[in-house]
Amino acid sequence: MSATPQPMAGVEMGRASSSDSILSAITVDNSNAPSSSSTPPTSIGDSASVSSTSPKQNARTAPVEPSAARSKRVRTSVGTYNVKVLAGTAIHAPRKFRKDTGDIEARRRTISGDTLICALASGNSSTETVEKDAKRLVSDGIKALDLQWSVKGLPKSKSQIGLNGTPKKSAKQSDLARRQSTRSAAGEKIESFTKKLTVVLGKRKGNNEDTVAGLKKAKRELRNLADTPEFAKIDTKPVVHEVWSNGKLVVEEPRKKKKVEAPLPEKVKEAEVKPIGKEKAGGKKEKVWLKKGLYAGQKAQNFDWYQNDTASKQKDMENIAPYQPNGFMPLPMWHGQRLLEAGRDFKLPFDVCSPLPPGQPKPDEWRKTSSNRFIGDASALWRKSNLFDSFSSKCVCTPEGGCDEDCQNRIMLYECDDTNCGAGRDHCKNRAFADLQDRRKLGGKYRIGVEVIKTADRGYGVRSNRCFEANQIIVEYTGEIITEEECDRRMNEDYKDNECYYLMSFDQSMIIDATKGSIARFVNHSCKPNCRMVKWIVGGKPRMALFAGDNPIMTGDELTYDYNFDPFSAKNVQECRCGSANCRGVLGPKPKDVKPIKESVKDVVKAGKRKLKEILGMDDEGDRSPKKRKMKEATGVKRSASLASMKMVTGAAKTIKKSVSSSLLNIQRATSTKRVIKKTFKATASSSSMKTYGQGQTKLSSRNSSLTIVASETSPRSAKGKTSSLGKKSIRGKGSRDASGGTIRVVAGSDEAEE
Ligand SMILES: C[S@@+](CC[C@H](N)C(=O)[O-])C[C@H]1O[C@@H](n2cnc3c(N)ncnc32)[C@H](O)[C@@H]1O
Repeated sequence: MSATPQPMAGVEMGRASSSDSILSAITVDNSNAPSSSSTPPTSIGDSASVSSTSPKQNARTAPVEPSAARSKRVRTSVGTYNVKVLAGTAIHAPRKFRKDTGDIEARRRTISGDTLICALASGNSSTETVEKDAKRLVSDGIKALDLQWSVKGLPKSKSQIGLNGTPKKSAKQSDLARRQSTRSAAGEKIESFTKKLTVVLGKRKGNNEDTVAGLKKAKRELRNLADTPEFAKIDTKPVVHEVWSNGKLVVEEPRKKKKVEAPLPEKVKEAEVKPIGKEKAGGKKEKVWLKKGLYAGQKAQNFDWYQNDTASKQKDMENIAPYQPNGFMPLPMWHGQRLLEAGRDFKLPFDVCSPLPPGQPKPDEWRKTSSNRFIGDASALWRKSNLFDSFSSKCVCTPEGGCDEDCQNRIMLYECDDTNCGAGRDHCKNRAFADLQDRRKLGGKYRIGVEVIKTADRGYGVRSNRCFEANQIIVEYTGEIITEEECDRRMNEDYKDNECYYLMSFDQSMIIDATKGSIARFVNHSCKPNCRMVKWIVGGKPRMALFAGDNPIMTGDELTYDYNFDPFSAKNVQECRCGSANCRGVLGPKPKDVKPIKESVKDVVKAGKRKLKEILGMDDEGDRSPKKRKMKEATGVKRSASLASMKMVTGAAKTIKKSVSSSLLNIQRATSTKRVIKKTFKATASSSSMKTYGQGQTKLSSRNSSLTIVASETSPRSAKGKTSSLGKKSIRGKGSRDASGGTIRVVAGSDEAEE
């Protein structure tokens, strides 16, 4: 028989300190049938009332002799939940159920809500019974309220304490203990039941462990209650704030709870927290989106154009915003960002300007000059020129007209200036050389517009790196202006070892030597040229420049003009590699232009017959070599040009000069006839020819460019590789070198009519 620590009837709190095991340690006194130890009272007073003493109870709890039969009646039933007690209606139950019939005092206490202490204090019932009931009820209350109390800790009754302060041992204590021990089997069943209940309730996790622990021991009704907000002490009613304002009671709107924002992704946090912008003076951080808002929400870190950026800049860009790509229709704004961030200098489209990249093969360095320089007697010779002295053109153009194609200066290939222009600087359009000078002053390869290129089979050449309008001046052919004598000297002395000569007949029996000159010396010949080499009188001095042809020139086009040279001998003819469809095959005269010239001057040129045959590639036997050429008679302007060319070749300069002179006079006298004059003049002016540079050559009357073969030199490109049959001694002297297999070098030349 186990000893019970408290000799109280029906209740023993073996492990009251542990809330989890309160019920498991309870043994129920089933002698009190109507009540149950597990019935939760609403209060201690109510419990007292429910379990108030009654005659039956008193009789039952009165000390009686224990009988063997009764002691063997072990109640196995478990105390059930008393709904009536829970609802507080137990006192209205029929008397037979209340067991307190006639107990007015108990009823009064119940109604008045008397306390257990009062009941204990009253002496209406036996002390033992009262104490026993009180203990039991208190224990029930503790259990129901799930308090961490122990019945042992409660103050003991007077009867128990005794007047002398020593615990008063009940007479029936040993008997009760024995009876309780006999009921231990029922207690164990209860314990197992509560354990099951604990297991079931244990599955319901709650925030409050104590609550859960308490619920484990609660019964179903109580567990249902536990689900209610009231049990959880959750106030669902909004808190109404009433305040007095100006003497009125004002009900404030219930304050809204602050929204708990969802945790942001790490990248967003970084982007917002990390200050990208500079900190302002006041300590405030600059808003990120002020700077970066344009690209907010877009991926920025995977673009190639950030690869070359610094690491800090890349990181800065990554922090713009988290990656939220719009895969369906990505925004086109990244192009703008690329321009902003990666950036590049403004570039014109290719067909506007396209200079060659650096690293191009360059010709040997040469001394460049941007303007002509008279050498030796050349200047004096020029001043002696009749044309220079006698002719001073002055156009009669108006500002409205602006020196267009009808300007007499233009027709005469005189450039307007402040002394000879009627239209004025602002309106004059006949100042090509002045425009070119302005362009050069501004500088830049786009404005200059030409650059040297290495051709496949023609040496160096010149190409444009910008566009040019039709007839627009491109580049001036400049060099040293020398006399024929000086040219001979240079050929024999200075350039005797050179392979290439840049000599061009220029004016007044003078020659431009572009060995020291401009880039124009590299311009190659073409049978279908896109440019012209034209001599103009600018400020009273002859100047030569390359002009665009009748069609505009596009960027990247190689610039060419027709040398139209007169080799005077087939031996000097050089193979042409211009590649045009109408290529004549040789750097020689235009075959179709030669025939009419031959016819027109046959009686004038007697000594030149043999040379003409050579030009045509015919030997004395009448064979044509090296190429069979078809001669066609030229008509119209071409015929005039051919005539002029032939005249240049044959030395019939005087006739041409007369023609030009008369034209000039006509222009000066009457502008009404300038159309006809222009036609005539243009025919002569646009003509060009090639001639052998020699002592006995005829001086030409027009200012048009011609190419003069001045030397043969060793070159793998030589078509003939033979000595030129130049009339001049110095050139003949070079013949010995030419014999070694040189090539014919061509020098552009221009002749002024002068006998
Ligand atoms: C005034 S230079 C021109 C620049 C030259 N290409 C150079 O590299 O210095 C004239 C020479 O260029 C070559 N040339 C020019 N045009 C040519 C063409 N269409 N075919 C063959 N050779 C040409 C000839 O050798 C000619 O004697």
